[in-house]
Amino acid sequence: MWTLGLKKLFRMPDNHRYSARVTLRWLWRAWRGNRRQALLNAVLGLAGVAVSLATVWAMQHAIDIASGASSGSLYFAVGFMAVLILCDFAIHISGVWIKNILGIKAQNRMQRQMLGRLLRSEWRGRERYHSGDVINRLEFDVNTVVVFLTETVPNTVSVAALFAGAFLYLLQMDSFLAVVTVAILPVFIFASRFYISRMRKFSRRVRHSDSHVQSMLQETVQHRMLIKTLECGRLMVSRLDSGQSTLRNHVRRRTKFSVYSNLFLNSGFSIGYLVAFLWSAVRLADGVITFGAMTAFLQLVYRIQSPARDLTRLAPAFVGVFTAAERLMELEEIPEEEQGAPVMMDSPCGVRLENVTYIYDNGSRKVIDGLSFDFTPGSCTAILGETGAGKTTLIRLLLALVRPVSGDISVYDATGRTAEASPLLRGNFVYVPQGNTLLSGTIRDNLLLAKPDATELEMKEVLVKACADFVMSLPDGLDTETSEGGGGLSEGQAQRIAVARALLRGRSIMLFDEATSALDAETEKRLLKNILGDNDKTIIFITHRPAVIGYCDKTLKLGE
Ligand SMILES: Nc1ncnc2c1ncn2[C@@H]1O[C@H](COP(=O)(O)OP(=O)(O)OP(=O)(O)O)[C@@H](O)[C@H]1O
Repeated sequence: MWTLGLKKLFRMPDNHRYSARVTLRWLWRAWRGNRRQALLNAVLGLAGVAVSLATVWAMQHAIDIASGASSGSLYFAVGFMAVLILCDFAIHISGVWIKNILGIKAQNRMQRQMLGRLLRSEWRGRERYHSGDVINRLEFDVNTVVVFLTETVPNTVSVAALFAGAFLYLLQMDSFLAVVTVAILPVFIFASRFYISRMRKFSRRVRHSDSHVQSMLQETVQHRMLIKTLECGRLMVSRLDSGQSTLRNHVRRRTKFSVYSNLFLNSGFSIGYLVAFLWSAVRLADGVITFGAMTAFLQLVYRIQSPARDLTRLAPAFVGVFTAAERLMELEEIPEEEQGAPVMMDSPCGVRLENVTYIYDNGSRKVIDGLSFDFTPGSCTAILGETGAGKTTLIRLLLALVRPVSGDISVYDATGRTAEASPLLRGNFVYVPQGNTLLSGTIRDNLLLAKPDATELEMKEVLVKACADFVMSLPDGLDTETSEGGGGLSEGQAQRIAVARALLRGRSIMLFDEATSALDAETEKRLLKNILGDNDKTIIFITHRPAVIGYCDKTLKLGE
């Protein structure tokens, strides 16, 4: 029943991908991970409500004693008020602590979960979302969801409790006044459907343009050297300006709508307050109520109206969280890869392709068409082919990053064990992709990615084998810092460290995609000799270099 009400309230325009029920279920699951913080906030909020209502009573009591309307100790009454003020301080400080310390923890946790999910998802050949957009979602949408679950929801509970408490208190003092104070609410509830559906549209547009701006910023910073050499800095800045101007436009329209809605609502509340003031002033003048009661009236009217106003202020947060949740759900839409314990074959092992065909999701061309080939255990194969012939695609198939449309790929070892290529078999491979693939950090950090428990000696050995012993003569040796993309090293140096990293991982099947392209002939020769010295490895090179082909015992020519 209540979900039906919410569904109506949050009815989505046609362009929304998820129904309210699906989004609420997703938020409910996310809430379970943040329960502790949400409950603490709710308890604090309710304690705040109790203190607030007790303060109204204490003040009325103190004024009535001072004006002689009732008897008792004025000092005691004021002392009680002081205790309540101290309680209010304590609640406020605890709230700030929970918000900042537990808040960042909850946000970090959700970010970790989302990133882990992204890393476990299937690779679809082409990334569906720009990396800037993904980062924007992981940062801002995660924050919106966590703040909503841990702060907005508990706040709503305490604000609603304050509203109900103050309303009941006023109702038993003066029912007419209580009703006048909330007269605007039915209008508000009626208008809220229209408000929410409009705000959702604005909100989605703002978040979309914000992601677009972040993607542009990230790409420009990442490729600033290229931009400098193309001398297109001004063009990039003007493109950014155009993206930002769209964002500003959407923000302006959302703000205009929000300001007008608030104006409408606040006028209603203000009229309610004026009527309440006039009503209680007339009754005070007629001697029907005491001065203390009038003060209590006005305080209660304020305490009813301020939560009602807060609830309206929380409305954009409710709208915003739906947009944020949708954007995170989109990231989770990409199916997860097969999960489980890695399946390790005995070394050396081979890979057999039988009549394999592959077409990318978004294409119609058979990039690999009925290919059969056996990369036998301990062999060394050179994969050749013109550019675009499907060499990298074949590597992706071997690594089970993509699945064949038809045909079989299986990994087998000398004991006769065979298994269909899958993410669980990826542990039998080591892959050196094209280009510079070092991450920021030190050379040691990069090597440890392949084997976290590698010893200093093991690292030095693979560096020698990969002809990267120049590392030892650098002033900081293994602790030399590399910036993003191996900055600070030459292409050839970075390439050799990447090969060393692959050797350190030491798996049965080694895939090298143009991994020696930046090396001089002499270094390449030494490197190949070292790599091929290992007889229990199955080696696959993608290459155009005659030297490499000369060292291989088989060739596979694609695109013929
Ligand atoms: N992610 C993708 N989505 C759709 N098509 C793709 C994708 N990656 C590659 N292709 C297409 O598949 C074909 C083979 O690409 P692939 O990268 O495997 O070629 P390649 O032989 O490695 O080329 P090169 O020698 O230039 O690196 C190309 O026509 C390319 O346009």
